[in-house]
Amino acid sequence: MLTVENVFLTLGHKQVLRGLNLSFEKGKAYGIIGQNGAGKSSIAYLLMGLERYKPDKGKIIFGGEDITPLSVYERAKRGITLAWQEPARFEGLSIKDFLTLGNRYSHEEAGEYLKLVGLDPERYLNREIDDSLSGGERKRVEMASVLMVKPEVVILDEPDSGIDIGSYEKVVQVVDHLKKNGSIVVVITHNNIMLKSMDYAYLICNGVAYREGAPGDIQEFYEDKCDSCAFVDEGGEIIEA
Ligand SMILES: Nc1ncnc2c1ncn2[C@@H]1O[C@H](COP(=O)(O)OP(=O)(O)OP(=O)(O)O)[C@@H](O)[C@H]1O
Repeated sequence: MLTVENVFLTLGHKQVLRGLNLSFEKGKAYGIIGQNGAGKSSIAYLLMGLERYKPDKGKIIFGGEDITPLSVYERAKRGITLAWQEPARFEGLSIKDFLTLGNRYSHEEAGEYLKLVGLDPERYLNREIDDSLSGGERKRVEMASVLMVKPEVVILDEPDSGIDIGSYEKVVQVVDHLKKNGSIVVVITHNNIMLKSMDYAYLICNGVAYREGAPGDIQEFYEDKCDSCAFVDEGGEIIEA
């Protein structure tokens, strides 16, 4: 179980999170939606423990332990991982070396994981990680590496962006695979199909979980009320009356 308890977070002069409460259980997938600037990516960095994203107030509890003061490294050791937008850090490595770096997998097994994310191992195992890979291909390589870690908690920040419509299904399959392994999966998404495949959803507005519940209900509320919300500007700021 992972919980965010009454978290307040300030970045620069802006109070980005204002009493945020979230709760995640093992083996379940959670969708996080909200308008631009609502605080979704900040939640991802807060869970990961990035230095600038330490709360002013409130706690993050994981498996009964207060992990609020722990660094990214210490959280990573506990199995909390974020699928970064791109595996740019490993520029220059082949995909097969990137995927087997620091773990016990063979290149053949790495190929099996590539298949799971929809990349043909014959074509991709020996490719270099460089600019010749498209954004969507990089994202899939990153997803394969996340699957191979068998994380306790995985945060996917817009896994559907840069991926064509026919491939959403692949991302959904990856999420299902992670759930079967018992991971907590947190997916930040703007995509209806992705959201509806989740077990539970949170709607973030102006740094709080404004609504939560069944993804279909949250999606409906979002489409009805948020697209034309008179109280929030394009940057997610509440417009004072
Ligand atoms: N370092 C910073 N200093 C000041 N404000 C910041 C800083 N970083 C982020 N913000 C603001 O915090 C708010 C939340 O940002 P965040 O990136 O979490 O939103 P988001 O919901 O992920 O948005 P998007 O959907 O556009 O990616 C935004 O208004 C953003 O401008």
